[in-house]
Amino acid sequence: MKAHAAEAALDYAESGMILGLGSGSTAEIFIDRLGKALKAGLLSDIRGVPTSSMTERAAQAAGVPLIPADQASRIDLTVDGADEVDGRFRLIKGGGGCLLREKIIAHASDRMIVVIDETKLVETLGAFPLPVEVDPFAFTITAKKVFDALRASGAPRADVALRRRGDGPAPFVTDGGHFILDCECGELPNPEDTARRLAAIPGVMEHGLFIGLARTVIVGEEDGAEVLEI
Ligand SMILES: O=C[C@H](O)[C@H](O)[C@H](O)COP(=O)(O)O
Repeated sequence: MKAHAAEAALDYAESGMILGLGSGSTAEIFIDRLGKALKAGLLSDIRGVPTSSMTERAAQAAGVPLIPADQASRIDLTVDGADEVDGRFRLIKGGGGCLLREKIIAHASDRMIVVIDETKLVETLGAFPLPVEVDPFAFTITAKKVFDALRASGAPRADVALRRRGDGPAPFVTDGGHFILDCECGELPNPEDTARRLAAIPGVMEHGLFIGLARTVIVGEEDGAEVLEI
């Protein structure tokens, strides 16, 4: 299903484009197919801006030329995955811990296409634990503020847990040197309000609610892909 979505997204890539390359397994399938299209001569003069070190490695392996993010003056199109998508194309992202860089690139792009399998479509966001990227400095204070913000925005619960690296005790550290708080919230009654409250906390580098960024969602199904637009 993920491959069907990723392959359908290739139709939106055009020669000469600067592409934001999202992170995660679905985005990596897109990168693989993009590399194949470049090798086959179906596309040319594409340059990718990776949103994580994992994506950078995937793009190098696929033969997709890259430019460092700080040298990209514009981004035509970003293709990225998501952990949850609701009917208004509000997203939860960050399951892989790449949300800050993903949001910087999505926000800078003329267009964002989200590629998901059909299990990611939800009526209400919140079953997937909301990732919040925080500065390690005084992160327990930030975690308490995150708890308060989630409860104040009406989340039925707020179990805030520091993400660990694998099964060990060491914290997971993002490419930017930050920690991730995974927040089990239950269904979020007002994601915009949640996003505003989280963004107002000084130690929060970014949160995994992506609102107003995606205009196209490609949903991979068993036998193809459906393109949804708003
Ligand atoms: O931090 C990770 C990203 O937001 C991913 O795009 C998201 O977790 C979806 O990943 P996948 O395509 O592997 O389900």
